[in-house]
Amino acid sequence: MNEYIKKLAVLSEAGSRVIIGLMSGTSLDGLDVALCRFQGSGKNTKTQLLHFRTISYSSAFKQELKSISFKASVDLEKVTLLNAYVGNYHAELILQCLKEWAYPVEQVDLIASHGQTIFHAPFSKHHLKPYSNATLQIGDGDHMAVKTGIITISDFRQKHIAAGGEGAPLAVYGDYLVFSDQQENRILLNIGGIANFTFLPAGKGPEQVFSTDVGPGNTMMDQFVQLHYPGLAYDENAALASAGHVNQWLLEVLLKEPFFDLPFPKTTGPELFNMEYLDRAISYSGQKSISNEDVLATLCEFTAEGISQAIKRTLARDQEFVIYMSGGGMHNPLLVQKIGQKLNVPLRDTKELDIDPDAKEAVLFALLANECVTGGRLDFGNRPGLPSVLMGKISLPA
Ligand SMILES: Nc1ncnc2c1ncn2[C@@H]1O[C@H](COP(=O)(O)OP(=O)(O)OP(=O)(O)O)[C@@H](O)[C@H]1O
Ligand SMILES: CC(=O)N[C@H]1[C@@H]2OC[C@@H](O2)[C@@H](O)[C@@H]1O[C@H](C)C(=O)O
Repeated sequence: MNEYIKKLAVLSEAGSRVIIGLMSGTSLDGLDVALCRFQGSGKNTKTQLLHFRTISYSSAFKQELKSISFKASVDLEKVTLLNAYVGNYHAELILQCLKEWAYPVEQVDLIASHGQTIFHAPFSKHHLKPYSNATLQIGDGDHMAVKTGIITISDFRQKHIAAGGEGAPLAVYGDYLVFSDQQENRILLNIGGIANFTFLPAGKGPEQVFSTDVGPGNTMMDQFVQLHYPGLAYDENAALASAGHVNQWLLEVLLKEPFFDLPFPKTTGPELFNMEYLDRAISYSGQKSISNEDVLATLCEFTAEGISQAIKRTLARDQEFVIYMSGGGMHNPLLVQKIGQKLNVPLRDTKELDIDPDAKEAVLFALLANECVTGGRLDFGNRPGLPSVLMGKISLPA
């Protein structure tokens, strides 16, 4: 028997597993590396975050990724080269982290790698028959397994699509295990490039929970800052947006996108919410001489409105709930203030539930790998977009 198949079999029944979760999102800003220990599986999972680090990408590397991301036409040679390169590079970053943490490589059981999304194509966006939902993450798992000697589970989104989902968001598959509660209705709001949330009504089983993308998180604001303020990656502490005023005409046009009316669960990405989208909205609204600060203030309002409307739509009238945030957008004070005002609730973050909010998505992929090897399938019921599947492809080091 292949020694690694044997190892997997033993691992699946072991008392605990050490798994490195990796996430690098649509902001293309860096790689989140979370070293986790899991005991059990399914609702009996105990999750412990041992170490966490975000490693920023160099601006040259960001540019390379940007050149092949979220556009219908890109350099296919570059895509091919980067698929192998990203796998190798992420493996190097793992080895670097383990060295820093003085954690022996041999004691890591699995790598759970999200990869880098370069295009996300739900049918609701492309409408191209006979094609269905599709998504593409690069950073091949075989390269990671061979370079690190660690069994690697990757490419989680394909199984979700194969079984009827849109490939995202996958958050509910982890959030339900870690964060659901008997007493409290919880919304787990992640504000990354794209914002999504998981709805966990108190005391309800998997057939009552879901997660959905809601629209832009930081992506529109980030793209605008990168285009108009060379050298800046984002509007730090919303300094620029705070100096501007919301333009109601532009806001109205921005909110007219049909994506906002689609039923949950749904997904989107920078393929839709990008600078062409903004340019079109500016043009339709007739606000061509709007200042950069006013555009940013309006984009911040637009983002907060998209998130708040989606959450309001989910909850029954007067239903009490608590929001726990994660993702880089929770560090944007203006955005958070606007969401809090619109929903009239205090915003907490997942630290209060013992998970570092910046690490949450990397921990999610480690959890998915734990489920993949232990076989702890959840039954989400017969609901469109939420297949009851275990996800991930297994790459062996030899
Ligand atoms: N101090 C801050 N002020 C304003 N914005 C901030 C601050 N810190 C982080 N951000 C925002 O968070 C972004 C990074 O978010 P994050 O790393 O969660 O994105 P991501 O991993 O690409 O997300 P996803 O995978 O969910 O798309 C930054 O680009 C910026 O917009
Ligand atoms: C295709 C893709 O990479 N989607 C990401 C992205 O980042 C946020 C949002 O858009 C979400 O749908 C998803 O990631 C999280 C981790 C998810 O699947 O739950």
